[in-house]
Amino acid sequence: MITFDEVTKSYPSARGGEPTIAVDKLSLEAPTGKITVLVGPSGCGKTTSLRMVNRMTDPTSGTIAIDGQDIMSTDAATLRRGIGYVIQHAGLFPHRTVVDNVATVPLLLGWSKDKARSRAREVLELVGLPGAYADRYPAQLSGGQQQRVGVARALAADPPVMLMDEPFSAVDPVVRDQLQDEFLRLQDELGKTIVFVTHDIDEAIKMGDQVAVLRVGGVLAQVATPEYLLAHPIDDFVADFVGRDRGYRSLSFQPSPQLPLREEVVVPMGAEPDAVRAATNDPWVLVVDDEARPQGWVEPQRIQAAIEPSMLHRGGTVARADGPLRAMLDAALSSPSRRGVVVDDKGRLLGSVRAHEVLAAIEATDRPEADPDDVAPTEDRSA
Ligand SMILES: Nc1ncnc2c1ncn2[C@@H]1O[C@H](COP(=O)(O)OP(=O)(O)OP(=O)(O)O)[C@@H](O)[C@H]1O
Repeated sequence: MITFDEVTKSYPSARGGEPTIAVDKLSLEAPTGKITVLVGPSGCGKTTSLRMVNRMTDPTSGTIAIDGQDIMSTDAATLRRGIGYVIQHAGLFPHRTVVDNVATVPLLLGWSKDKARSRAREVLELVGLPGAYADRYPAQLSGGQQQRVGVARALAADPPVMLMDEPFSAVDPVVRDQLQDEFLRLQDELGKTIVFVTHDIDEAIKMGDQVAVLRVGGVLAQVATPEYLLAHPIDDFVADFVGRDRGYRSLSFQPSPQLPLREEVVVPMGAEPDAVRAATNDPWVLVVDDEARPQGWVEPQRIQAAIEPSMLHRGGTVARADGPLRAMLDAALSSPSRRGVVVDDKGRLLGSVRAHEVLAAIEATDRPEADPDDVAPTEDRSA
């Protein structure tokens, strides 16, 4: 666990004016094996808070401890070797190969070159960069690949603690999404204690086991689980920051328990028009393959020949029965029949839902204070 206790950082003014308070009496616990995200507008002290953990900068007052030990009791270089650090644009050494970049900390720790390089190849594999990339130079990689190398370098010596400063911000949204997913999968296995800085609330909500929202002036506004933050922003600043669409965002966390599914009339691929029209009076009918997996919709009154893939209206996402309510709502709203298709974990049809049914389920579950299963806040603090 990383503990910030009343940590303040102020920078003296260059011209003898008021000092800048970058971080103001920050008290926060980053639990072991979890991701704690620091989020907030530009200049709110996120990076400064992070850099105090590995002593890139020292607090003006207050203490930071890792597993109860004050970080000031360890010399800065030793402390840093035990903490993985990932920054935006990866910060790789341009004149070293990928494998040597990743081997940096193991070498500093005194490992032999062979052992350090073989470990480096192992972690590169772990972050999805197989052998062929190891001997390239950073400039020969895409932005997303460079970020993977950055993550691999931070993981190389297997530190229990990782600090990540906007690690995925410099890549396009699709690659970012992919890197986030892969990192979360990796973290499931590795269980590092992570402090993660971002200015992007969506990233914070996706990545964080807990999210700390900071306001300019370096004051902690609220720290809570993402679910709790979305449901109960402590004040207008946090509410504005997490966004007006927070109700919709919060659906990502709500599983769809016992949502009654309607039976959906289906026709097989290859069905003849008469058979399709005999099956239903509905303007839309769902077509399935021979394993009952939904393929798309057709309009019975319009088809002139046996159903083939080119006739299918494929609009509409399908939702997994064990997925979140947000996916159910998306499925209902995006379906041409307005019936959202719900499938099992093998993609086989279970039934359908309508948007109003999903909304009723939301109404029933979107009452965190009344719901005994609600995740309690980790902590609330007002400024
Ligand atoms: N070395 C420094 N000297 C003087 N002021 C500094 C220094 N480093 C940071 N600051 C100031 O401290 C405040 C917090 O900066 P910090 O970089 O921690 O914010 P941030 O939330 O990470 O911002 P961003 O999202 O823009 O990176 C800012 O007002 C910044 O100008």
